[in-house]
Amino acid sequence: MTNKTTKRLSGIAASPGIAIAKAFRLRQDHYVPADGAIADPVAEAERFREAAAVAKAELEAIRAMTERKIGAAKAEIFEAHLLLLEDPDLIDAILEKIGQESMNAEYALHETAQGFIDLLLSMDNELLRARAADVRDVSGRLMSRLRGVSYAAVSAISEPCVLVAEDLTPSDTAQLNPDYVLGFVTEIGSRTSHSAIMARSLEIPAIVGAGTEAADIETGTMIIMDAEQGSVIVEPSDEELTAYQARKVEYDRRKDELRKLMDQPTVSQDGHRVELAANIGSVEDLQKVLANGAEGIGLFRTEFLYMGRAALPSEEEQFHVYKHVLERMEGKPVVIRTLDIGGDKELPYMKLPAESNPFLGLRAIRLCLDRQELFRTQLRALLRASVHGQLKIMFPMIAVAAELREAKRLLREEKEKLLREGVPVSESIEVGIMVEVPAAALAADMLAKEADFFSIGTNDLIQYTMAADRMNENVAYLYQPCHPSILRLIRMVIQAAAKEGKWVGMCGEMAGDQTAIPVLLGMGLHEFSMSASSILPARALIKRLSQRDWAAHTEQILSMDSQESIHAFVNQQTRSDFA
Ligand SMILES: C=C(OP(=O)(O)O)C(=O)O
Ligand SMILES: [Mg+2]
Repeated sequence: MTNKTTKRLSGIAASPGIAIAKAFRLRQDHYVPADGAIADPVAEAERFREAAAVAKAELEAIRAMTERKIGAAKAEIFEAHLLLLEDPDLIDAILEKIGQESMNAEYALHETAQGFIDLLLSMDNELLRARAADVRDVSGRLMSRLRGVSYAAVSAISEPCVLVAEDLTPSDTAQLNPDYVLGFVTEIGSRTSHSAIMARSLEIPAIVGAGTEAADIETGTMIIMDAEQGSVIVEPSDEELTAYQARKVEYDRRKDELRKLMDQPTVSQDGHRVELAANIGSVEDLQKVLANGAEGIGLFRTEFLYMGRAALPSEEEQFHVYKHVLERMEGKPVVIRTLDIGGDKELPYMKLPAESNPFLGLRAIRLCLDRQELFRTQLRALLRASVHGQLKIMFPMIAVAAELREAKRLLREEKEKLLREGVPVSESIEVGIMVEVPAAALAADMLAKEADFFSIGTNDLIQYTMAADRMNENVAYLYQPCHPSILRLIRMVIQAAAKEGKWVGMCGEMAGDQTAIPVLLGMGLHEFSMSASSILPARALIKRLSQRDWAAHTEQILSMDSQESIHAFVNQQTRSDFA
């Protein structure tokens, strides 16, 4: 029976897991200082500088701690905070208000920081809007130093709890002690906010964006947070508590089981080996890739290097990023995809002409072959990095062989130039293509003669085959990875590659889909590339499957007339296999 006071909230499941504990309510300070004039602006400016120096020392300590706890990549956020503390637009503006307007330091800080925050929040760019949280964090820290009060209290938590807050700043999150903070719930935030990203690195369950109702949760209130579903149960009934305790035991047991598979190869029950790789969008993702036992990177979406900034990244900058990824992967295969811009991914600073149908327009390889200098810069950076690991270069959106030939010609030219300049380049770089345009799948036999490998991009292949925009909810019913039309294309691609002795991977979302994996394994897919968190569950599944049996099911599956029948078949078959 449900307790009368039980309340249920829902939010965004930002980091998976289940936590059951009493709440600890973090009351954040929304201190607004008064606009009082001061008599001695010089002494006031000095007081501000001292507060900034203490804040700097605190941030340096937090950066070092974060580096130890979750790695250098995550600690970079505090580098950004330290830079803010030295940013003349912020600091000089505050000192000017103190010096010229005799404004007290607290009010000068409040006024200037708020102006910054409002400006960032008004930007039509998610990354810039997210920077507002950094300014809020740094100015909050400075304000506490000026007032001589402690800045947030998360590091002082010393009993197991679920932390409840309006929002958590990156520095709050970095200071959480996972021994005590079993999970956190915030009123605002998104899956991509820094606190959500850090929660995933720390493996703390997190639910963000739970709404203002979470503000009523007081310290000491019993909470169940189910960060699988994104639900929070406040004051659960005894029955719910018992049920969730059992679920948590099962969840933890499964997590431990999966962890044991970390360093194991991916081998089916009948001894067939495949590779499970990870998709990444930046170096930030590497920590998770390594923590989840990836056997390589199957897709590095390099376009994110070009986005959220004011100008193109230089060859040097790109070289360092690619080199870093190759080195961190320590000789494991790393497939880096050349720029895939266009469609839904825009680069405002490139001022590309508006198109009436961008997904069918000058996108990806088409744009790169049109803007050859842009492409050549990336190819040079890749070639230079190639000696630092096992690089494979992949071209996106290839529709016809002529595009692949032209891209390979440019790559060859840049390689020859580099060698003439005495720059070393690896001699064993494989050059492959994404198969994501139906024309490429249908002519895979021809392309297989000229590409070293294929990686099937089902996200686009499905949208182009079904003529259904991958982002349009109204046609989402057509977005069917296991529809026979898609499976037939996939099989054609695998068979065509096999005839030429080439390997085939898949880097669309379908590769990590538990219902699709048995079918793909049976068809002979060699590499499955997915988000890092899907790797261990996929490895666990494949270890229980017989590749031979699923290969024998392929014809029957391909003769079925709907995704529903194929799903039903796979579910029933795996249930009986595992019984
Ligand atoms: C992996 C793919 O590329 P993206 O999602 O980046 O378009 C795909 O299309 O399946
Ligand atoms: Mg794609």
